[in-house]
Amino acid sequence: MKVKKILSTNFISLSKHHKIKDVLSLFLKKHQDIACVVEKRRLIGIVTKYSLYRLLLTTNDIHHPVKEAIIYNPITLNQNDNIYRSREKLVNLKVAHAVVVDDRNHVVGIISRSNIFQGLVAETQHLSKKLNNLMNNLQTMIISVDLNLTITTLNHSAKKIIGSSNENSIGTHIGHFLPELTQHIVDVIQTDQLIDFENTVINNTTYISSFIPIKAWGQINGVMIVLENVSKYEKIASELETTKRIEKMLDSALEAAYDGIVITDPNGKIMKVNQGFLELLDYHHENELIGKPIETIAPEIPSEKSIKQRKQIEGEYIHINGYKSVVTQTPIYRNNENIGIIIKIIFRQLELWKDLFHHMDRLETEISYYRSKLKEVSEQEAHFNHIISSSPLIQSLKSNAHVAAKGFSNILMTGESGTGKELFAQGIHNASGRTGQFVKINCAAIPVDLLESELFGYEEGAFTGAKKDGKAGKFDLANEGTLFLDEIGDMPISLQVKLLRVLQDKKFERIGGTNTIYTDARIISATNRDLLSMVQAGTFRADLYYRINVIHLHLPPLRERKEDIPYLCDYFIQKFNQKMNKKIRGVTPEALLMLKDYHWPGNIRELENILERAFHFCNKQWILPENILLDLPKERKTIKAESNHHKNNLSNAKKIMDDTEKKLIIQALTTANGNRTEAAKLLHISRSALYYKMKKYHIKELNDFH
Ligand SMILES: Nc1ncnc2c1ncn2[C@@H]1O[C@H](COP(=O)(O)OP(=O)(O)OP(=O)(O)O)[C@@H](O)[C@H]1O
Repeated sequence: MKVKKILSTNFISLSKHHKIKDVLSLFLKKHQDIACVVEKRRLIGIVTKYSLYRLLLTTNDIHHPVKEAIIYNPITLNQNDNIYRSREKLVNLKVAHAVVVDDRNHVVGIISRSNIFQGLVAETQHLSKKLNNLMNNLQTMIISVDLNLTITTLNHSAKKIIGSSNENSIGTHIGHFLPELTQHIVDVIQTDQLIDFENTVINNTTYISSFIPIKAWGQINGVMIVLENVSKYEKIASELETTKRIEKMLDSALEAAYDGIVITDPNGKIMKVNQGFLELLDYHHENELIGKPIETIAPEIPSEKSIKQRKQIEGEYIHINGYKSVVTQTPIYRNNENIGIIIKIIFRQLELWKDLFHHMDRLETEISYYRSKLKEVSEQEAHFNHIISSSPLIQSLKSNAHVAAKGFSNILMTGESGTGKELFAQGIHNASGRTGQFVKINCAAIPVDLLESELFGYEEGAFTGAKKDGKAGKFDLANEGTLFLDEIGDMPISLQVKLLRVLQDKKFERIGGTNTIYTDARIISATNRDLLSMVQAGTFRADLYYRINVIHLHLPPLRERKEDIPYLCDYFIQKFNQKMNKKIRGVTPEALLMLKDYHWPGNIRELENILERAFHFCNKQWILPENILLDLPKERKTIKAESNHHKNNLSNAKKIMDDTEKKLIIQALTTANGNRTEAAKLLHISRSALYYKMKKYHIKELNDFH
């Protein structure tokens, strides 16, 4: 506090010509003991009551000027002096008053010791308030106790920790609120020494505590306890620790990167670099680069684009410090705000990468080749998967048919009746992608007279009995589709000529018509006859034969692919189950043996028929041999009887084999002490096979082997 704050401006100002009488009356009027003598507003001295009385005693004249009572060079204070120093000055000089002047020595007031005292009291109160405020706003908890451990003061934070208001806590023993502190306080009182603790736990919270002796006149009269909650610092410390760990990880990751990496701030100033980047630019330490603009360090990198336009720049091929490099620049964003740019530079063994990419390109080409092949196969599957077979021959026929389907050439299918020629023809049509219909005509089933009109159609009134509006022929109907000429070997020679013309010219006229009709029908012919012999015998036209036989697919008879029989049986059984709403599971092994033993003159059609018949007779879950009625010729029936005899023998053999197998299983289980995995290993069979066989032979393992 400064003197000007506490001075009294109610002072008496005189000139040296004033009379004793006037000054005395001024002293009385203003209740002052001192008057300032000024000249041109400057202080030249003072007149006190005592100096005035002394002059009066000597002069005895109240009209005498005060001049001789003036005390020159009085004690003065500057208005800007501090009150503490002013107090000291007055005390040291043993004066009760001082004149206060400004910097020009003009009098601005009078100050007395009591003024200073009041100022000091006000200052102390002010400081005390400030101190209280400070204490109460501190997060740190401060409690002071007297020597009886009674609380004398505490700040707001401390109130929170003890959970009590001022009124309740002051005057209460601290042990009532914080018993964990009492011993430490007693220790301080006894030792008169400050004690610090790093970890004081109060209500599960960790504090740093200090116990400070409070002294007055050199004697301890209390203890101040300072408690600092460090939980939040611990949290910050652990976050700091995590951040440091992440930073270390990032550093290691950057170092581990084989390429050069630079991270800049949004303005392109380098914040981080890795070893690779230092090596690329012949630097030794990242400190040489941190804070510097990337464009000055590596001007070859077109960083402008990424810095100014915030654009991701991928894989630019440039030379940096003589190295061929591929540079990628990626702006980094956090909360939509650009916080920097990562620049990645691939420069090591770029040639190796080139080879690798080349290799990958080649692999990709290969993959797309295989993919297209796979597509072909699956398409093929889709169009021909209704043709059931496990025979490799049929599989290769399917893939040939699939290839042929995509072309335009005429196809001849040969094979015995019922081998699936029509099935293949339909598959070829489906796979061909032709938009027209699949139209079938059986040349053997239609009377010769009608065949021509069936094939080519007729116009109104073409012949007696013709329909009124005429009729479209199969060639018409099959336009842009497929015409399946079944049993082509049975086509009369007269019609063969006409057919040949259509195949050559792709045009024809209806019977009784004059209009030429163009047709784009794909011809698939089929026969179970030997067309070549017929050509030689002159019953089939050679030119037609070669015209229809551009692609030849021959279907082998079922007896040459008996491995298909089980699959065909399953397929037909499924089909008939659905059709007849039955739940037949299959044919027994004996019945299958019988089917495999048969020579199948009617091929798959015959198998289908026989199974259909068996379905009617079968009232169990499995089709038995007795449900199957094969069309056996006499001599074959004899063979069959013999084979039945063999079969009886075989079934005896089977019983012997079953018994032996059962015994072996029991033996293995006994050896393995009932452990099935072990027993299966001993028998060299799978665990599931063992379970199956145990069930089959009714072996109750639980009782027998545990
Ligand atoms: N591989 C097969 N998978 C499933 N069913 C087949 C198979 N082969 C033939 N079939 C069936 O056998 C029957 C006869 O087949 P398809 O009519 O195709 O024979 P085909 O050789 O044209 O006979 P045909 O010369 O007597 O006209 C049809 O019901 C057919 O569905």
